[in-house]
Amino acid sequence: MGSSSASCLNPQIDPNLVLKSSLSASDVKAPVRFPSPARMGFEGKSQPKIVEGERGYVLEDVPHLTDYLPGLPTYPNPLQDNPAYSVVKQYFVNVDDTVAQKIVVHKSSPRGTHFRRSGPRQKVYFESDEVHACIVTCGGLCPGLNTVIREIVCGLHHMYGVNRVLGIQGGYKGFYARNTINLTPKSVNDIHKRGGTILGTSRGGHDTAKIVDSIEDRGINQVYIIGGDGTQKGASVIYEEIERRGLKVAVAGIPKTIDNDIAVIDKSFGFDTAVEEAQRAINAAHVEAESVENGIGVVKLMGRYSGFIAMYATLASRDVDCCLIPESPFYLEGHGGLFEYMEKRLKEQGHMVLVVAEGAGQDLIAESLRSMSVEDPSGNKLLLDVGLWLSEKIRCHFAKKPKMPVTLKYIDPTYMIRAIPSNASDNVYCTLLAHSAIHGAMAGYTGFTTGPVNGRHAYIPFYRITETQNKVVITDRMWARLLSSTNQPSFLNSHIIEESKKEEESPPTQLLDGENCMENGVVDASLP
Ligand SMILES: Nc1ncnc2c1ncn2[C@@H]1O[C@H](COP(=O)(O)OP(=O)(O)OP(=O)(O)O)[C@@H](O)[C@H]1O
Ligand SMILES: O=P(O)(O)OC[C@H]1O[C@](O)(CO)[C@@H](O)[C@@H]1O
Ligand SMILES: [Mg+2]
Repeated sequence: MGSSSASCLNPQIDPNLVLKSSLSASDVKAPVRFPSPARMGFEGKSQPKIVEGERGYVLEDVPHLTDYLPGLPTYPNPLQDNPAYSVVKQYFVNVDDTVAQKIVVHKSSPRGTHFRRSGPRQKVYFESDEVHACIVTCGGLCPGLNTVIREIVCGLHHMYGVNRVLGIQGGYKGFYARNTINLTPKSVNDIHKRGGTILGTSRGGHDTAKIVDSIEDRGINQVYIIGGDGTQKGASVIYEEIERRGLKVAVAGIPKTIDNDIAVIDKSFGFDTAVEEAQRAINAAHVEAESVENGIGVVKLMGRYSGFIAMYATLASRDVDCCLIPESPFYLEGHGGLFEYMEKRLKEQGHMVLVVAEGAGQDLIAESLRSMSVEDPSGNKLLLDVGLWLSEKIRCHFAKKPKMPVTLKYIDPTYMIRAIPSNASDNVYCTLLAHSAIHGAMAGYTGFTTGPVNGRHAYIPFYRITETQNKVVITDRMWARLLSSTNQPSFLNSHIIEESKKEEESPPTQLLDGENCMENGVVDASLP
């Protein structure tokens, strides 16, 4: 049944690329692994796997089991005999397919960075009854976690005939400190209708050696890790330890962040659901505000370092008069400040709604309260409550203006938003993510995160996901759209605009509908 792959040709080269390449020999130069400037500060030890081609083509490839276990046997993909898939034309992804990171280019632009396209391969590196998979969820909750768990279990079973899937309870520390549960298509059948994660989650407690010991002891050979930037950093060091020990274990990350702060991918699952649910809170704030004279509704939304939920919820609602996000500094008093704008708005329409992302204005709060030094068990800064602080500041300001008495209602729906099940579009998205991860692991890829890049799902090396955070670009068109939709002040002076432009060397995601193009002749700074 098994056929020997020729991966021993060169352990550093993806066997598929070498054996089945449709790129001409001149297209593909010898793959190399070396540190790029983008990896400076990255804790991991393994090197990027870069393949260079003609006209500035660069493939930032993901590791493969045969990189360190040459000569692993391959097997025909069982999907070719699956009645649902065998009729699909071109169901198997061409092994050379890659996805471009930048799709707006100029005539003379280099071809730029690409990622390996995700999807089923003709050959797999695991037999069905050999697979012993596990799933773990880490970090904060997010709508869609249960859908991803369900789809990994059902996808492994229905597409690849895998029957052994273990749920690790309570996040990373669950590998060595908690129980596990067997997951079957039957046991996960309805879980997508529930919020949260049936496996539980946690912050902190990442002990790499103990986690890999547990993987080894239990005979697990596929590890599916669902979580945010911290989780993906943890997944990266797990992969490195597995490689160091020479284990045939595929590590696949599925990016989770309600804040949409994960770089490279178009957007994260649960984000659409969060924006939709935020509408209910904004609507309530609007109803309250317009029912009284000089009513003010303040809504706090999630977004520790990235204000995407606040920005999209504001744009979608049209009831919001001002949106404050971490990326855009603001000030309260004086000309061009928030209070001046609020007074004007109240005079014009008699009420107003303000949306504030949780990470906004932290510098201002720290000035007037205590310094920000408290951290959660994962090392994330615990933020001060900007909603309460801002509401109090607004009340105090208008108390000094007896001719303008205001009524303020503060709504904090953050945990209510995070705890709901995912909506229809996120559910479909979760299925694609789960399937991409499964196909990648079965095909022997490892040390990767999967997600859509310009609408096409791809396998992305961990370091690309963890080295930067996705943020709202305040010099991009989307933020300009918001400013012109709310008519709020930009609170920006020319110095801040220049600084912001300088900081934004990496391209925004497609979600931003922004300047995702490559300047003439300018190659991505992260490439060697
Ligand atoms: N640099 C790191 N190396 C190894 N493990 C890490 C690292 N950073 C975080 N982790 C682990 O990853 C897990 C989740 O991290 P964290 O609490 O920061 O959530 P997250 O994945 O970033 O999700 P969220 O978007 O909810 O913040 C924790 O168990 C934490 O110990
Ligand atoms: O209170 P917890 O569970 O630590 O999570 C809060 C954080 O999680 C996030 O939702 C990210 O998952 C942030 O927006 C928020 O600050
Ligand atoms: Mg995080």
